[in-house]
Amino acid sequence: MNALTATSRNFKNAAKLLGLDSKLEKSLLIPFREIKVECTIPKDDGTLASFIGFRVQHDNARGPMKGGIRYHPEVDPDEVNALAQLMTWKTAVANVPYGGAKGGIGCTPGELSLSELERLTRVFTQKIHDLIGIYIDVPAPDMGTNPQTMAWILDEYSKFHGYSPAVVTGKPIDLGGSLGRETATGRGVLFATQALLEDYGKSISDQRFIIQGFGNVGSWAAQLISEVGGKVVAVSDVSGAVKNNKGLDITKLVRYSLENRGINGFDGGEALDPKSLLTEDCDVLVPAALGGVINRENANDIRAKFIIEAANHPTDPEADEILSKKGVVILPDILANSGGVTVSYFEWVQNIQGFLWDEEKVNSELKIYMTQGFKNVKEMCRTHNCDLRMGAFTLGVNRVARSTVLRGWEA
Ligand SMILES: NC(=O)C1=CN([C@@H]2O[C@H](COP(=O)(O)OP(=O)(O)OC[C@H]3O[C@@H](n4cnc5c(N)ncnc54)[C@H](OP(=O)(O)O)[C@@H]3O)[C@@H](O)[C@H]2O)C=CC1
Ligand SMILES: O=C(O)CCC(=O)C(=O)O
Repeated sequence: MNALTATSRNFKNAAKLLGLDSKLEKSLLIPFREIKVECTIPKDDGTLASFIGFRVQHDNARGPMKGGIRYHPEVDPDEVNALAQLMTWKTAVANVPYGGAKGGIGCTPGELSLSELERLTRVFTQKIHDLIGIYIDVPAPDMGTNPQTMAWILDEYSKFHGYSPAVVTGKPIDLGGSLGRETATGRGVLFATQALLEDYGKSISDQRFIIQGFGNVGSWAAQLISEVGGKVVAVSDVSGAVKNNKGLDITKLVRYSLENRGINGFDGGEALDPKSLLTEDCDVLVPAALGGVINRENANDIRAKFIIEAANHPTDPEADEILSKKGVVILPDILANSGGVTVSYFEWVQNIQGFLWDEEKVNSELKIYMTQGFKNVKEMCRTHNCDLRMGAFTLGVNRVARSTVLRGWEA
């Protein structure tokens, strides 16, 4: 199912549970602004290459719009729109004072040199600099982008507006990035998983995990889960998948993956077909890569009892129905991966205050936010007699709706 149709369906179901006014419902669904720009750069060999960049600014009722920028060949306007909408509900669930946005450029970062990536990022920033800003829209990294990408955006933006570290988060520490931001999404996944398992009388150390994706989110989630005794029995990335029923040595796997640009060939387990990873035997499945990977084609074959959505929209609504009938418990993306944007908020606050937090403060505050988020979602589940996804959506949508009404949306 198309990502936008899926996300909008979840939103509409939440609006129904909340009994939202139909005009307000429509207004909350339509994005505030959709930007599409053409970015042409000279390649290293002197030829020209053109790319399409997007930034969808979905909603700003609760504060400046916030969300990552993705570099991936499958970036398309509907997906960016869905991801921007998810950011609106996610920042509200996390209770950070932001709205939602997302951006992306349709490109294959692995096929571009570092200087080509820099030129592309600078041209994209030149095209959107007037529409982003510290109190307007604050980008961050997502798939295919990283602190270096944020450093280039910061530098290009600052040429037009003066030095502005708070215009992006997820920056390198030397440019005002926050300690703990690199690990934040994975650490948030750990805290959210701990809260969920505790609710079911279980602990991470009793559970066998499978993780799809071994980039920023997947590799940090794997490291932190295994540090507290969780057994990670299989992981995958684009290059391949590896399985070890006794538990993979994640420290060795991270080192191998950095040295070999992927996990393919790692000898601490047996190679696995990445397509079968999601349906392998485990207790907890953690999709941490692309959207839509759990769908009606494979939902019936999923053997995990818990799914922690570290990726954005990995499960489509048809799969949700199938999995719910099977009794699989899903911790939804807008709660499970909200650790990233929560520490982005801490970074923005530190930049505005000009005062640095130590890493212990960042991590302990993150735990407070994630645990509170889980409690608030559970409370909505009890109020509306619904599952965790609808608990999270009703929590987020209700907070955004209240701010919208207070600000006077009827003009
Ligand atoms: N970064 C953040 O702070 C946040 C990220 N997210 C979400 O988490 C997910 C991952 O993002 P992030 O870790 O930052 O991105 P990265 O680019 O750092 O990593 C993505 C990972 O997914 C792998 N991957 C891509 N396609 C597939 C596939 N078809 N099968 C298996 N693995 C695949 C990549 O493999 P390879 O390296 O081989 O290409 C890589 O290991 C995304 O959905 C993102 O939106 C959510 C909240 C915050
Ligand atoms: O850190 C941020 O601002 C946004 C992270 C993001 O893109 C996401 O949560 O999907």
